[in-house]
Amino acid sequence: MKNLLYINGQWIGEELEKVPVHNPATGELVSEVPKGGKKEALQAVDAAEQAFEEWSNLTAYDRANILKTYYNLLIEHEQELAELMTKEMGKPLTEAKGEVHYAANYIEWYAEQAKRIYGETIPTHDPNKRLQVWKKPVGIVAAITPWNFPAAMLTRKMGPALAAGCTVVIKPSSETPLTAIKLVELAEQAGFPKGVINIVTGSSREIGEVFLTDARVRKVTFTGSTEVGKVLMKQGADTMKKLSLELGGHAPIIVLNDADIDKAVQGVMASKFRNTGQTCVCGNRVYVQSEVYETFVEKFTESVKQLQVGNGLEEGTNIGPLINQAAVEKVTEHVEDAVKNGATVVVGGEQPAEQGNYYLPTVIKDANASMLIMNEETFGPVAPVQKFDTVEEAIKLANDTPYGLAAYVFTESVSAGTKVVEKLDFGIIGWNDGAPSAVQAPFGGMKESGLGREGGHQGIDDFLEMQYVSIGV
Ligand SMILES: NC(=O)C1=CN([C@@H]2O[C@H](COP(=O)(O)OP(=O)(O)OC[C@H]3O[C@@H](n4cnc5c(N)ncnc54)[C@H](O)[C@@H]3O)[C@@H](O)[C@H]2O)C=CC1
Ligand SMILES: O=C(O)[C@H](O)CS(=O)(=O)O
Repeated sequence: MKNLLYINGQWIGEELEKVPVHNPATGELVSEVPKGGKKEALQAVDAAEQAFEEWSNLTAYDRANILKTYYNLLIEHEQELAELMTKEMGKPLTEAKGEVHYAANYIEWYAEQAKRIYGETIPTHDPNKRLQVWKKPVGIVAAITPWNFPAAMLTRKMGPALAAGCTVVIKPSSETPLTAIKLVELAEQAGFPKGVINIVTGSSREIGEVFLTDARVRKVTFTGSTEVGKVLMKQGADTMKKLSLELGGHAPIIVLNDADIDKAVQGVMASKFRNTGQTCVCGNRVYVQSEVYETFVEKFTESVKQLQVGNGLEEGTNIGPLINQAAVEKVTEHVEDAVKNGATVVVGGEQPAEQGNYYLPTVIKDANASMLIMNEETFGPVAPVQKFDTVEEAIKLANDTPYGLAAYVFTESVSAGTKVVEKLDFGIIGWNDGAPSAVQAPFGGMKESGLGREGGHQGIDDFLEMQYVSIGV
């Protein structure tokens, strides 16, 4: 591991102050990375600018071939990448390996999409004119990524950007820079020309300031909290940055009377406890219709009791540590507030004895809309369950949030499911499915959960400019 900045094909930054990376399971120092700032961010943009002409002039097939080589390298380095991820952010190794494949699949999928960036001809109104739509890469792209999926959130941006012919400057989360640096190291091995991909670790504010205000950067793609998304939106306004914002979520899960309860329990487990509840699409609040409420709570609790808490590197661990102590404090606050406002902890509800940022997988019943946990994103392994009577009541409860990323509904009735889905204001819906994310599908939110879509054929559009060409003949 070089653990340095990669700018214009050079590994630099040895002389800079260092930023430590700690293992959230043990508190141990994993490694250190350079604290880059404004100067290094400008160097990265300079490099991306110099590389743009050559990279964008390659044929789509040339770019696709390098992306496919990169895909193969990511797969070959599955174990090394997965262990890095688990050490710097805690997710169980099996999930980390799954993320490596998820991340690699974005590269593979967009390698093919590079060859399907089509223009259009438009029927003319004038015999002396021919009307066409041409597509071209948007230019230099800045990618700012979160800690919870340090590989997939980066390749979900690099894949379409590079396929479209853009060059990239990257700022990973300071919590998880090592996975991002390793991804860039493998990109260098894959043969991307110098300056096409650049990474700067360090001061979010200084690096962000350059990425958001330098007019040469034409697009910023960000995944992270809604709060920071709003900051970046304002910062990019003066240079009219194209923005893709994948922001926070507060996903409702609705279980109807006619649901297959075992399927619903399985789906809620998948949605709620993946990545120890630290995904933006995790179910954050569970609404269960009255006739099946007690049965659901009983079966769901039995499944939660099977979850193993521990260091993500240990065999059999399902629930790792939270990313930091602040995250533990937020989860604790949500549970204590729920109990104070009338809820009952059925299982969990506290930190385990062992050291580290752990919190026991928790089920809370008899939740209500007054509780923090039913209004704020918890980002932890706690599932509050609230009873409802009518479907209209459930839809109203589900939509009563500024967020609009993911929502879930469990019912065996096509009619009932259709009527619920079409009334839900969320960009991603899991219908009898607790893990809907897929590289070939558009991922993104409505309302304050973001702008744009990443993944799927839609996901490359935001890295392209459309040119209407009217040709006099
Ligand atoms: N919608 C989605 O796909 C996802 C949303 N999220 C949301 O992000 C949050 C958790 O991830 P975090 O990394 O803690 O989010 P965060 O918003 O604190 O940080 C995200 C990235 O932005 C950087 N950043 C922070 N302030 C910045 C600034 N002023 N200028 C430039 N960069 C800045 C951070 O260093 C990091 O690289 C949760 O709210 C979660 O819901 C996380 C992952 C996916
Ligand atoms: O960062 C996240 O939470 C991811 O977008 C969730 S997913 O793509 O792995 O479902």
